Amino acid sequence: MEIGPLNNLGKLDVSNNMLSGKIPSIIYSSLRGLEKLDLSRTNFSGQNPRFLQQISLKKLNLSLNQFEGQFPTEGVFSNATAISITVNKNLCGGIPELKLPTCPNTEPKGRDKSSSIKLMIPLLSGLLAQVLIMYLVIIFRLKKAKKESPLISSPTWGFLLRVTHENLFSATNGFSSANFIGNGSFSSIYEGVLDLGERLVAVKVINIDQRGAFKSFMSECEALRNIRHRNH
Ligand SMILES: Nc1ncnc2c1ncn2[C@@H]1O[C@H](COP(=O)(O)OP(=O)(O)OP(=O)(O)O)[C@@H](O)[C@H]1O
Repeated sequence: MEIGPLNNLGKLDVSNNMLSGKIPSIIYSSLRGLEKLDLSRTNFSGQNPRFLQQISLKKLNLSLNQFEGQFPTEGVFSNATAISITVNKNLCGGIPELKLPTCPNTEPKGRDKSSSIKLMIPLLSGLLAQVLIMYLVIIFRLKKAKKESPLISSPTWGFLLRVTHENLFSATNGFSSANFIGNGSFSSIYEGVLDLGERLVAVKVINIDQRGAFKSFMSECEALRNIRHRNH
């Protein structure tokens, strides 16, 4: 059967007919002006054709047919009062007002999503706990190191002596041979007196031109950080 374009046809009622198969696409191609479509009790089957979303339908009766699968949600399908779908086997999805069951093919997707979220929560909280523990350990170690630092908190070593070259020069009588104590690999040691005779010190003059002198000086500073010497 062939039907030409019937764009002005507003209402089509083919209910109570023994039609079968899928809804013919002719409705979309030739009946674009259709507002009311009654396909009830016609024995149509298959998936609901999505093209019915595209035409300006205001009423759609699909009751008592054999439709199945995912129900569309747009166009006339977005209005629960405009459609009738009673007694159709295995319809699912659609707008929530229709209270159709969730479609089985979309369910695993949702389940996957929610189960991956459920997996993420303990993972993230574990990570957060680890970061927190590491942070606390670092803070604890820093505090401990600060306490153990002899230069800062020791009661007998609670200061750093600030002296100028001039102070040392006069303390050692201009680095005189009379004050000379001895030589090391990279330095010469002089005895000196600071603070108007109150403090006896050993002054180490490093020969920075000598190769390795700076490295030796740095490792000596490092060692001095950890030991105490009555002359230092
Ligand atoms: N604080 C000090 N009080 C008294 N004498 C010191 C003091 N420091 C060094 N001396 C004397 O100066 C000498 C040279 O010391 P220095 O520290 O320059 O070299 P070293 O450590 O003995 O040798 P190297 O530089 O090869 O390691 C020492 O042998 C020591 O006799």
